[in-house]
Amino acid sequence: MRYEIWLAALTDELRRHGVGPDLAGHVVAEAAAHLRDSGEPPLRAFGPPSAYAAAVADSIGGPAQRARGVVGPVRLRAVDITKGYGRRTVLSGVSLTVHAGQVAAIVGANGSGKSTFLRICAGLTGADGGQVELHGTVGYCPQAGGTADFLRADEHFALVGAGRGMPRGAAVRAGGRQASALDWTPGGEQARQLSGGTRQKLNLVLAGLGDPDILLLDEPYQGFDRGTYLDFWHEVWQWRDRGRAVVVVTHLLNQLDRVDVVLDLSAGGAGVAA
Ligand SMILES: Nc1ncnc2c1ncn2[C@@H]1O[C@H](COP(=O)(O)OP(=O)(O)OP(=O)(O)O)[C@@H](O)[C@H]1O
Repeated sequence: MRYEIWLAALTDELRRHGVGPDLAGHVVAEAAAHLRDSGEPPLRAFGPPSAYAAAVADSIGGPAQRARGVVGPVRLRAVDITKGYGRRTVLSGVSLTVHAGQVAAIVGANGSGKSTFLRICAGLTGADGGQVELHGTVGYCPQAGGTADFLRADEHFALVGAGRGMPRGAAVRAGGRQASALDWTPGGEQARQLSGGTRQKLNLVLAGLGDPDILLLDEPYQGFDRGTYLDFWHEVWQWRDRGRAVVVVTHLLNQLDRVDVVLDLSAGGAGVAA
């Protein structure tokens, strides 16, 4: 691989891993100097750009640790939530508090009630007991569904944007910008013609439209390829750094050291700090 191409790929991967522009510029300049001086091929000197960027991100503790501690007012407070279906108790006294500028992860085994809890927080499912307070506007991304088969992406942006008080043009432009952050350029297809992963990108863009204060995301990355998965977490860190409160339901434990609060529903769940 020619080293200019490798360096351009490294720049892109560092951004995806949430490494800030100053540090990324420094890392790329150092790598370029080494490659020039040594004449080594970049793959032999540093390995693939994605792996080197991951190592750099890990060595600085990742974006979460950088911003941790900068929190604002409470955006979501769920207290002592209980919920059952028939005779089965799904949630029993579950509590979670998320502040502006925090990311919370909801984890737990299949069927432990993660989606149910998030839907209760979003006001889509009623709880049997307990209270939910939301302080701010809310964007919700479901695990599946959520899009209208016969509408194009821009029509979704206009429709959901209208519900959030956005003029049509502004909503379509904002949707396009958010889509490109997920490496997607919406075309003229109807939602039913999109792949599963692309439909989830549409759902995620709709959740973020109008820049809500609180983002409730139910495993939105299902079907994402690895690059888009990293782009997703990059978006999450950006929302957090802009003072949004983000709640992500996840099965994947490899990001947990980078979130501020973990609610483990396998353990009964009280929203403990990570
Ligand atoms: N509308 C419903 N009617 C009856 N039972 C339901 C309903 N919604 C969820 N359940 C049951 O509640 C339990 C919790 O479901 P939920 O989808 O919240 O779990 P989850 O932790 O999100 O699971 P997964 O990891 O598989 O997505 C499951 O046993 C499910 O079958």
